[in-house]
Amino acid sequence: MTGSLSAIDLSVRYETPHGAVHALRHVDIEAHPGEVIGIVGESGCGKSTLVTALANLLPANARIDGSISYNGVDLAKLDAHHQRLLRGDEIALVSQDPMTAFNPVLTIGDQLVDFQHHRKDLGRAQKRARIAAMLGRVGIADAERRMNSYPHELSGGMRQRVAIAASLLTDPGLLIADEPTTALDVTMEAQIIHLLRELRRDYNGIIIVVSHHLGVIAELCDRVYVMYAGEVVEGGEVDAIFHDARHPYTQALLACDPARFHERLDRLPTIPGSLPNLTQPPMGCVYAPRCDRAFAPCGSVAPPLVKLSASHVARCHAVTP
Ligand SMILES: Nc1ncnc2c1ncn2[C@@H]1O[C@H](COP(=O)(O)OP(=O)(O)OP(=O)(O)O)[C@@H](O)[C@H]1O
Repeated sequence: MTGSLSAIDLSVRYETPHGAVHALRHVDIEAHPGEVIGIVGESGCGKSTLVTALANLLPANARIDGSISYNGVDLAKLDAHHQRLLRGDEIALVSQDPMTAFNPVLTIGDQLVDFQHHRKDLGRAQKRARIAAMLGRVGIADAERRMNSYPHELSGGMRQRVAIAASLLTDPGLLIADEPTTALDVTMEAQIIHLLRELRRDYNGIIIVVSHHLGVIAELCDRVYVMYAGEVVEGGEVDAIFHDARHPYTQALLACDPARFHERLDRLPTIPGSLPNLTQPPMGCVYAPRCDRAFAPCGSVAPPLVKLSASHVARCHAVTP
């Protein structure tokens, strides 16, 4: 089954002994079958919170407001049983550290058989044949032998390939890859990006890729949401974001991206300042304290979402349509 996904006015706060952390505030996003969506922003801006909410896997101290719907169904209105079914079979999350996806004491083959529990029509031998084919598809050579390996016997890059294979075996309509290349070296990163590009060709569900690396987003995605301090500050087609960024934060991120520099720099430029304290988010624009274009209303009035084209939006007082 494939369907569209939307989050409307989605806010998430984490209750902690030091007060509530407002990790996500009034976020609207949408994704349609066949699209690859990128979520980008610096560490702590709420990327993982957003995708964990979409996958319905938030921790117990999280409180959620707003709505998420998938294939026309409001996830909050599903009972626990159906939420679990959706999470396991329809929505798959590939995490930054693929080791966490596997049980260290079971072979890869045995675990991948379990990932197909929804395929009641298949016997064990058929499931193993499907695994071998899927491992081949994600570029694991000698798949039959690899099925007898334990997770620690595989390299980081191979584990990430197996994690992607495991997710695809569940036939998900929504595949979320949360920083899929962060734990890998540059060569492995390039290979996993190549693999995801190949997969997108014959996958007709939605892929969401989270990264703080603009190069990864540019290579893979159709549309991008740029996040800052729990908000989506700009969104649009990948070309609009990379060639006509309008929000000062997006412009600063692009200016800091090492991939744009052809020479090796001893010190990368950084955006001066730091993220605001999310237990007390600023009253006005969240980026105002770091913004070199801030003027009178920015410190006190939350900016509107300015529509720049059918799909390009930016949340900024200084941006005009
Ligand atoms: N379980 C939790 N309890 C309390 N605060 C949390 C919890 N999980 C995340 N946070 C806080 O929520 C904010 C957003 O975190 P989140 O992990 O979503 O950001 P991120 O952009 O994915 O960061 P990174 O790139 O470092 O993974 C941060 O301030 C973080 O410290």
